[in-house]
Order: sequence, then structure tokens, then C-alpha cells
Amino acid sequence: MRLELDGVAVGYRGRKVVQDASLVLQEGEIGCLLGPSGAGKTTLLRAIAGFEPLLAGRILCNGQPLAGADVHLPPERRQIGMVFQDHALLPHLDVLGNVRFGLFRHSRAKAEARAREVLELVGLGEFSARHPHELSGGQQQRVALARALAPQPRLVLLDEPFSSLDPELRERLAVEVRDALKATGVGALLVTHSQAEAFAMADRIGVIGRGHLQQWASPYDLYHRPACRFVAGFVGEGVMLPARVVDERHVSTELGVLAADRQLASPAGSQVDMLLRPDDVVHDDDATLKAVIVRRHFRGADFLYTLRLESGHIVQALVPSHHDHAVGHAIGIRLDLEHVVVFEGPCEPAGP
Ligand SMILES: Nc1ncnc2c1ncn2[C@@H]1O[C@H](COP(=O)(O)OP(=O)(O)OP(=O)(O)O)[C@@H](O)[C@H]1O
Repeated sequence: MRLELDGVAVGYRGRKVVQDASLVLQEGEIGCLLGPSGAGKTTLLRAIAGFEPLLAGRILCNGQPLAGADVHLPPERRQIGMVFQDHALLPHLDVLGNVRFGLFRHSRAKAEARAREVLELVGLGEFSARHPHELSGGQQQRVALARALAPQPRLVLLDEPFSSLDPELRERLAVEVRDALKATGVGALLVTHSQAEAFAMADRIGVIGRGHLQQWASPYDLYHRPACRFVAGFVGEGVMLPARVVDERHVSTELGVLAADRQLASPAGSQVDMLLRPDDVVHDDDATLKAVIVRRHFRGADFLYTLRLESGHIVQALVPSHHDHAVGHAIGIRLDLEHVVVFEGPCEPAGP
């Protein structure tokens, strides 16, 4: 189904936690709500499921309102499946029983056939007779997904589905869950703290912070074209450097004159900020520009060096790990980018 949020505000006792949230999740797409703790991700998800009333705006499914000024469809009439953080599996039922649980409207034979079908889909066909305590955390989470998919929902909502698992398993499971969802063609919206999870799973990511949906975009655009400083700071690594507007397409920085990613509105001479990602800064022994290593973080394939420029400003550089330099060393750097992301005004909430 096509899910649309149009100017949605949600909160508690009349106090808005998130306001003016607008987004479109197309049929079969996987979306992800990302943001700091307490930003309102779960609250927004619960409003979509029908567990929280709206304070403003509308939620539409294929153009039909699920919630709005005079509408509030109860959760059971929304045909939306939900997977919770703690799986909420029934301990006394086996895997098949757990998945069949929501299929009470079907005949026993039909419910069993459907439950077996979705268990195959999530790769647990052989585990149907086990009880939840005989499964790993990742397997339990896949049972919870199978249970949510069994009644053929129009959309699945997942609230921090992998947060109880260790980091390595989380990313693997994120990919598996994405594959399972894509195989069914059912769209999904997931809440997470983890960028790695969001990048592994989502077609679209919404960054929530400071009471707003700051940006709703593809992972690529979120990383390369962040709409505001908040998103730039929250997604990926990088630093902000001060720059001055040269003309409507260029800024001047201590690293040279650089092309801006968009037409600039500020007049020449205005002070702006620019975003530099670690992959924009390349180590080059022949470069005339030098920077001193103040921190190094070994990551296997690369070092993430934190470097101090002559001005005292800090940049980061991702350098292949055979370039092993000590803290305090000055290394040559140059920029490797076509455009630089420039921020002129304060962080504004962005629309869909
Ligand atoms: N039932 C409730 N009554 C009153 N306030 C609540 C209730 N549930 C959540 N809140 C508040 O609403 C805000 C948003 O909470 P929410 O759980 O939606 O955030 P979140 O982004 O999902 O956070 P986390 O990532 O920590 O789970 C928080 O300030 C929280 O304290």
C-alpha cells in the first residue's frame, strides 16, 4: 500500500512530540525512521498503527484516510502488521502456533498452510515445532516477522526489531529481513537508532529530531545531500568548516575555493558552513597542504584520522590502513570532491 503522512502531529496530553511530519512510502518500499532517543520515532509508528490519536494532520492509505480530523480507524481495521522490540512471542506455543495465532479467522488447515508458507519465507521452515526458548534471538525475531506477515497485512511496522541482538547479527538479520519483505512485496516502516541498519534495509529514511521530520530521502541523498545541519551531523561522519561565499556557486575555505552543491542565496562575503566527509579528504604525500594527526581510529581496511589544520579547525580523513601514521605526525592531504554541501541558514524542517 501507499502510505502517506500529511502534516502529522503526535504527542501526549496535547503536548506535541513530533509535528508537521509529511512523507510518502510507496507500495512495497521499506522506510526507516532514524533519530536520537526520545525524538518520537515510536510515537509516530504507533500513530500509524492506530494506537495513538493524531493531534493534527492525516494518515492515508492508498489515498483513503486512516486517521485525520474526523477519522480514527482502530488498529485491527488498518491491516497493518506490527513487530515489537521484544518479539512478544507466546512461550507456551511452538513456532507454528505462534505464527498461526493471528489467523483465527481462517480454517485450521488454511491457517497452518499459511503459517508454514511464511515460515519458509523467513527461512525457518524446519523450526516449526520448536518453542521460543529453543531459538536464538535472531530466529525469534524472524518468527515475530512471520507472525506479522501471516495475515497478509498491507504494511508492516517494526519497532527497533533488532535492538536486543548483538551488532554483527543485527546487520545480517537486517539484510535477511529486507529480503523476506521484498519477497512478499509488502512495504514496511521500521524504527531504529542504528544508521547501519537503516542503510542496510531502507529505500527511504526519515530523520526525526527536534520535534520534526527533518528529511525524508533515499539513503544516498541523506548522506550526500543532507537538508540541514542536524541531518548532516546525525547521518554519517564529518565536520563542519566555516567558509565564505565567493559567488552564487562557489565558497572560499582554507582548503581552497570549492564549488557548492547548490545555488547559494547569500551575498558574496557571507559566512556559511560546509560539510566535509572523511571520504572527501584524501591523504597525499605530495600535497602542499599539511595537517597534524590528533586521533587515529583503526578500522581494519582504513584508518579514520582526525586532523588539525593550520587554523586549528578539525577535519577527518579515511585513509587505507597501510598508511600507518602516529598521532602528532603531519601528513599531506587534498580534497577529492566535485561539490561541497553548503549550509547557509539555520536548520529548518524539510518536507517529503
Ligand atoms: N505514554 C507516554 N506518555 C507521555 N509521554 C510519553 C509516552 N511515551 C513516550 N513519551 C515521551 O514522548 C517522547 C518520544 O518518545 P518515543 O518513545 O516516541 O521516542 P523514540 O524516538 O522512539 O525514542 P527511543 O529511540 O529512545 O525509543 C519522549 O520524550 C517520551 O518521554
